[in-house]
This record gives sequence, C-alpha cells and structure tokens, in this order.
Amino acid sequence: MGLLGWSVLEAGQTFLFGYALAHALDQGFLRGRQGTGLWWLALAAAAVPVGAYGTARVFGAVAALVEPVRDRLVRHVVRGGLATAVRAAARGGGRPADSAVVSRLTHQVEIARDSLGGIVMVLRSFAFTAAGVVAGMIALAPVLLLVVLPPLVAGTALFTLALRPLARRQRDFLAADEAVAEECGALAGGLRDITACGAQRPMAERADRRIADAQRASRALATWGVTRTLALAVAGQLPLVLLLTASPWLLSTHRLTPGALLGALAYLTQSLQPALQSLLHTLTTSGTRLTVVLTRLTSPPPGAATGSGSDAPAGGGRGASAPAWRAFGGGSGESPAAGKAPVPRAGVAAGGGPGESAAAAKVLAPRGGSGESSPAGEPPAPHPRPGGAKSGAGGAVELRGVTFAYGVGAEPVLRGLDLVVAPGEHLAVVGPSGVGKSTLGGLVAGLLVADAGVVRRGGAVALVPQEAYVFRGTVGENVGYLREHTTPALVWAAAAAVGAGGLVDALGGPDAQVDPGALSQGERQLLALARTYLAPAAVVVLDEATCHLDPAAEASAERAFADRPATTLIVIAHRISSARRADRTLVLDGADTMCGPHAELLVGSPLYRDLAAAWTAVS
Ligand SMILES: Nc1ncnc2c1ncn2[C@@H]1O[C@H](COP(=O)(O)OP(=O)(O)OP(=O)(O)O)[C@@H](O)[C@H]1O
Repeated sequence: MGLLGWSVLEAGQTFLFGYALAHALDQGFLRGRQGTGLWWLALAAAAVPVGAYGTARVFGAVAALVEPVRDRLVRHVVRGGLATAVRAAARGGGRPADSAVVSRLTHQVEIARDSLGGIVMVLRSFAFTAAGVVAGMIALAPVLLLVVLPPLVAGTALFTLALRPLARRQRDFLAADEAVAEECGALAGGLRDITACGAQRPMAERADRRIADAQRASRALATWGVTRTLALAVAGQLPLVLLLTASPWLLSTHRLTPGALLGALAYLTQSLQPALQSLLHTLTTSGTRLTVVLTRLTSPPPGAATGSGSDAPAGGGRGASAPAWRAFGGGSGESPAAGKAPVPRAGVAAGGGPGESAAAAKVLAPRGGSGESSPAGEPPAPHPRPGGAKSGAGGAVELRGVTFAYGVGAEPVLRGLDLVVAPGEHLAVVGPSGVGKSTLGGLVAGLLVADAGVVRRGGAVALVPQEAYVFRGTVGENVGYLREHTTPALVWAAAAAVGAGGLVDALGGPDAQVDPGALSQGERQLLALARTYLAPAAVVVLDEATCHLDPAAEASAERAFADRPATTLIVIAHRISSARRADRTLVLDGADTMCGPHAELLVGSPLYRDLAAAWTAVS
C-alpha cells in the first residue's frame, strides 16, 4: 500500500511536468503573460522535489517487499545446505562440509534480491509514469492518445510476446557459457592426465563442441535481442514520429494547442521513453538473472537425488573416480575398461603418475635396448645384484658421449657424459643445484633426447619426479595406474613395500576414494612410489621423489626399490644418506664428474667431500 501511495506521488510529478509546460506556453508565454508562464514553470519545478521524495520513499517500500523474499530464500538455502551436509555425514564420507556451497548460494541470494528489487522498481516506475503520461495527455488533448497509445500498446505487446523466448535464449546462452567454463576448467585441471592418456584430440573436440554450442546460443540470443530494439522503436520512437507528422494537421484544426504539443513531446521524450528503456533493459537482464538464480536456489542441491556427493566431477554422471578424459584411449585406439586408464603396453612406463609434467608422464618404448624389457603386466625378471660399481657394455642403462643442451646454441648441461649402470645396480646421483641431475634423469627415461651420443636402456624405465601426482579416483586406481592387471592384494603389497601401507589403511583401503587436495605432498609421494613399485619397469629413476618424506621413510622407500626384484635404481639424491645407501654415486661436476662408491669419492672428489660435509652439517 505504501508502495502504491508513494508511486502515485511520482506519477503526479510526471503528470504535472507536461501539463505545466503546456499551460506555461498556452496561457503564459504565447499570450505575452510572462508571469503566468513562469508561474506554471515554477509549479513544474516544485513538483520535482515532491516526486523525488516519493521516489526515495518508494525504495523503502520496495525493500519491505523484497527483504522477506530474501529471508525466505536464505532459510531455504541454509536448510538445503544443512540437509546436504547431514546426508554426506550419513554416507560416512568424513569430509568437511563444503562451505563454498553455502557461500555461493548466499551470493546468489543477494543477486536474487537485487534483481527482484530492480524489477519491482522499473515495473512500478513504468506503470506509474505511463499512468501519469496518459492522464496528462487526456487532460491536455484526448486526441493525443489516438496517436500515442496504439504504437505504445503494440510495442509493449511485441516485447511481452518476445520476453519468454528471449529469456529462454538468455538462459540457454548462460548455460552454454557455463558449460564452456566448466569444460575448460576441468580440462585445465586435468591437463596432465589428458596428456598422459594421450586424450588431447578427443578432449579438444569435446571443448570445441561446447564452444560451438555457446556460439549458437549467443547467436540465437542476439537474434532475439533484435525484438527488444524493435519493441523500443515501436513503443518509444514511433509515437514521437506520428505526433510530429500529425502535428501540422492537429494544430491547424485546433485539435491541439502548441502548448499541448510541447507537453506531449515532453511526456514522450522525458518520461515515457526513459521509463520504457529501463523497463526493457531490466526485464531482459535482471529478469533473466532472477529466473536463473531462482531456479538454482529452489532446485535440489547437487548430489541430493543421485547420492553422488558434492565432489562429483563437473558434467555429472560420470562419477568422481573416472575423469572424462580417462574414458578415451590414446592414439592407438586402445579402449580401456571403464574407469581404468590406458596402461602402456610397450612395457615401459613413466612412474610419476598419469600427469607429471607432460614429459614426465610420457610412455616410452625401449630404444635399442638389450632385450631385457619385461613383458607387460608381468613383474620384471630378477637380475643378479651387482657387487658394486660396474662398467662396460650391457648395462641396464648406458650413456656414451652424451651431450645435451636445452635449445639450439645453448651451453650444454651435459657434455660427453659416459655412464653405465649395471642391471640391478643402485646408483645415486648428486651434484650442486642446476648441474644437470634431473636432465640426466630425463635422458635416462627417454623424456629428453641427447643432442649427441647414445643412451641405451635395458628395459622399461619409470621416472618419479619430485612433484608426485595423484588423481581423483580410488587408491587402487592411483596405485595400479601403470599396471594392466591390479588386484587389491597387489596394491596393499606395493604400498607396504614402499612404506605407504599405513596411508592406504588410513585412506580406507584400495577401494577408498582419494581426494588429492586433502593429501600432503609426502602422502602424494608415497602413493606415486607405490604406483611405480607396481609398474612393469626394470629401471626406476627417483628424482627427488622422496624429498617430502622423513629420512626414515625415505630410507625405507629407497630400500624397497633397491630390493625390488630385477630393478636397476637411480636415485637423484638430496641427502647424503641416499648416496651412502647406493652401490655407487655419480657426482655430476662438469669436467670433474666422478662415479664410484662412497669411500672412494670421499677421497677422490673434492665436490663430494664438500657436499657430504654440508649434508652432515645440515642433518
Ligand atoms: N626445460 C628447460 N629449459 C631450459 N633450461 C632448463 C630446462 N630445465 C632445466 N634447465 C636448466 O638446465 C640446467 C640443469 O637443470 P637440472 O634441473 O637438470 O639441474 P639439477 O641438477 O637437477 O638441479 P636441482 O638440483 O636444482 O634440481 C639448469 O641450469 C636449468 O636451469
């Protein structure tokens, strides 16, 4: 009721504006009565603060209308959020409640409140402005309505008819736009998995389809957007054109006075057109926003119906354990079983997980190997343990005169390096930061290609980099990722071997879901180590792969790989203890590079002595 009363005040000002102008001209200025003219103008001016006061009070009345709606929405959202949390707790997920849901929904509640308030304001403003204009025109010259009303009604009807399809197109556009954002977000998050699975092409095609959908939706929206412009032209501009066209006749037949013409023009240009413009604009923007947000707020929370939980991947339906790209085989046309990622069949696996750096996750075929590569899926055949430093041909890893530089013309990181690692040997690699230890690891794994010289591998190589990668899926899927046939018993065994048994147990066993974000870096490293332990690789390169573990855990993990049957182990070490455990240590030091057992290096390598002293001081 308050809203109505204050709006009438606003309508009164609209009415008075044109009416006073008309009388100022007709009864004042055109008759030479300046005082009367000015009096009418003063009346019109006095109506402005009164109307403004009414408008100010209208805001309060709109708030009184909108705030209870907001409160109801908040109640609904909070109830929904609590219900979801209770459901999640009942499912025994043990995860913290997703507070982002509540925050998101309250944000949407604010959007709903603002949009609703805006719509009420413009609808009300248009209705009362139109009433003021119509009343003013009747008061000035009823014939004006004949000119103004038909296009106004036609334009508004056109817009009303177009409103629903327009809103639908806008919703479609928003949905398509969101789908693109979701798809791209998921792609960005899973880039390393996608690269690891060789699923770039199908995923790019998927994204292209989403983008094409968004493009179509945007075109449809733009096409329907034309109706808004058309409606505005018919309802707002056409009356003006008609009035001006008819004015000579209306004036000459005394159906209209000059003052009434001026008043009518003022009504059209100063009151009706602005009100119409903001009505059309607000309805198409805030109106659509309100519909979308209300639909979201009132629909059941994600997971309520399906029970898939709030951590279901974007796009839904697929289940948290199987990211979209994992459904695609690599370029070979291999199609893995549902939820099972493609497993390298060449018998060579990169062990860091499905998505270390693009290079680290690369699956390699042995090149020029000595024929020791293990058949896929089979544990590698045992090698005899070496008695210490080995040299000569036929090593598990052999580098001859290897030179490597990052980029043409760049100073080589490694120059003419010779190294033979015997089958079953345990080699540590040490050296100052930036000397090329990881580069050597990359060359051994085949992720980097030597510029000169030869690298030979006597079997499949798994490289575990420092940044261990764990993907959303089960513990078993993570640990068994690089092995074709995995059983829970194998997962338990691998985990126990590398010291991850307690972690797997704490996570809930091989079938438990892993939330990578909830794991520490050390825990991620443990899972990556267990994964590599199960991989069918004869050569394992640990590149700072245990740096987040404590010394005891690191020792146990290294020992596990050293004792793993048929395994040649290369540990790029960050602690002297790793070098002490190794059969030999390679000290990378440019021209002074040396390789030998600990005692020998202490005597022969000043750098090793320095490093050992520094490590001892730190530890
Ligand atoms: N992708 C790359 N492009 C260009 N230069 C690189 C690249 N990767 C490494 N380098 C450079 O090559 C040199 C050797 O790097 P590398 O990572 O092999 O050293 P590192 O001994 O493993 O060092 P750290 O112990 O710090 O890990 C460094 O100077 C490094 O800056």
